[in-house]
Amino acid sequence: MLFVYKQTNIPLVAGLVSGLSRPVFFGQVHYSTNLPFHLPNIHLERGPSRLSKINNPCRPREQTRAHSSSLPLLSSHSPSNNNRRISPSSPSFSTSLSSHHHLPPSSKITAKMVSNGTENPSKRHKVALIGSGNWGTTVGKLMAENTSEHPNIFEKDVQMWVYEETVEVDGNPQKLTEVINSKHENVKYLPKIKLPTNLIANPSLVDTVKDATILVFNLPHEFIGNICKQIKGHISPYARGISCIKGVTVTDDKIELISEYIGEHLNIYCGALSGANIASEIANEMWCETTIAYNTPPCDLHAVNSNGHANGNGQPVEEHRDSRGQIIKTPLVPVPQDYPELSHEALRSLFQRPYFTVSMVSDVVGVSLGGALKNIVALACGFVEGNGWNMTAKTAVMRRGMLEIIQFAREFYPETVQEKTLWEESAGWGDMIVSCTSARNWRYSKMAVERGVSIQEIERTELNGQKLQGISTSREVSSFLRARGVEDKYPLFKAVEGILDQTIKLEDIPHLFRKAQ
Ligand SMILES: NC(=O)c1ccc[n+]([C@@H]2O[C@H](COP(=O)([O-])OP(=O)(O)OC[C@H]3O[C@@H](n4cnc5c(N)ncnc54)[C@H](O)[C@@H]3O)[C@@H](O)[C@H]2O)c1
Ligand SMILES: O=P(O)(O)OC[C@H](O)CO
Repeated sequence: MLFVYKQTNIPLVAGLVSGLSRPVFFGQVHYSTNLPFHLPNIHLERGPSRLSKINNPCRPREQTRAHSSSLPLLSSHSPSNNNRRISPSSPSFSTSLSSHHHLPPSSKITAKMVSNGTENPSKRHKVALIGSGNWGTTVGKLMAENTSEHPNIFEKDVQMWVYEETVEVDGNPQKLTEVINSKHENVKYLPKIKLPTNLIANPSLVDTVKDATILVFNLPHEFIGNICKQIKGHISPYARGISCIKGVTVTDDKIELISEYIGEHLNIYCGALSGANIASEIANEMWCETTIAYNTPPCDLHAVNSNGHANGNGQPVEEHRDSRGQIIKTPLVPVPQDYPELSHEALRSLFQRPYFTVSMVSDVVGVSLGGALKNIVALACGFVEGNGWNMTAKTAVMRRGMLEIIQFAREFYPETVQEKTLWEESAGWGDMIVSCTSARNWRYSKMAVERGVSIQEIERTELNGQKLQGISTSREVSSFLRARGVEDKYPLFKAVEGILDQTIKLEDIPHLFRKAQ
């Protein structure tokens, strides 16, 4: 059954949405308004799942290793607690609205508690962060602030794995981990930002991830293979992941989203966080938005699902699929029910800050590809601007770049990608704009052209250990496209690789674009 409320004047709903300034999606409720004083269109779905029932993809933890990431079959931007349908009469309806929008304390609206098993869990999620660069440390800061504020969901301490190195402090060589833990500052990768004392630098990868139920991956993508090898067998079997990494992995002509790569190699489920996010701005608590794509595995839901079967206890649940739309065959190990449910709400409470607005979606492909491929476009914008061309040329590059990202997603992930993610979310056009106007790939590729040196040289001399993800992503994506004989369909991606290799001249870009019309 489909409920559609158009421009409803139900006071409850009006009150709840009056603070919204952008479209948000949650549950099966879609607010299509972006006007603070207008009422939303609300679409509520109910009734049998569009997914058929299969054997429970989650097995008790002692039975098996878990497997892989997944992607949605449900509507785009499906939901917090994405397999759950809610109706206006459902006890969860009012709570869902309020919990997603952090109603101010003055709100007169009272919401009923949802009976989802999270009210009195006996355990707390332990969060581990793998990576401590510019963005890694920033995300560590905001997560540690949140674990302190949500003691009902998370253990307070956040372990942060640091790739140990020696830094000079007050003229003395010291270990970076020791400096972070004594000064509460990452003097190398995020200087002058005070870090919470419950963000703990740890030089041991295995010790960092020990017993963690939430693993947050945040380091340059070229290191993820080695990281997965090192922690495999040392993580909790029911750990869940979030990848903040912008990149893809390409091996033997196969391309994989980083979240999928992590999922497959560690046999866990992993979602993705990406958006128009400049670490130094967020670390200074300047407001911005981000997008998190996460498909709560059905076996992790505590509540009774729409089919009337309890999840996570061995009864049938809806299937879980990967980014190619394939049913995941190797079962996941469910997160035990004595932990708070890892719903969209719980994840939002780990990442959202007053200065960091989180939009939860289910499109892992759109979020991941938007974040990875825009780095190639940002390099192109830097090249163009360094060459003396201006905003109009950059706009042409951005437009072409977005077309190629969409084309790439359609060509290689047609089963599950939701193109609206790229149009509407921070992880799409938002990230494209910020990356091509103020982020590192743009800034330093511009500098390389202006100085007449290679971008690798600039990375070595100017970035103090930080990495430009666009360089390797360009090579990886080009090699993947070439292996399939389709590189000419992607003239911008091809041009960037050619400029990096000095086989294509910058001035050829307009001609290459014209050929592709
Ligand atoms: N910096 C930003 O503003 C920003 C914003 C959003 C997303 N991102 C993405 O986040 C990811 C991480 O970026 P970042 O800015 O935190 O990193 P960064 O560019 O600061 O990279 C340096 C990090 O790599 C680590 N490192 C160096 N050698 C290593 C090795 N052999 N093994 C493991 N680690 C090693 C360093 O210790 C350091 O932590 C990237 O994919 C990036 O695209 C960055
Ligand atoms: O500084 P960059 O170029 O790595 O980009 C940072 C972020 O991805 C921008 O959203």
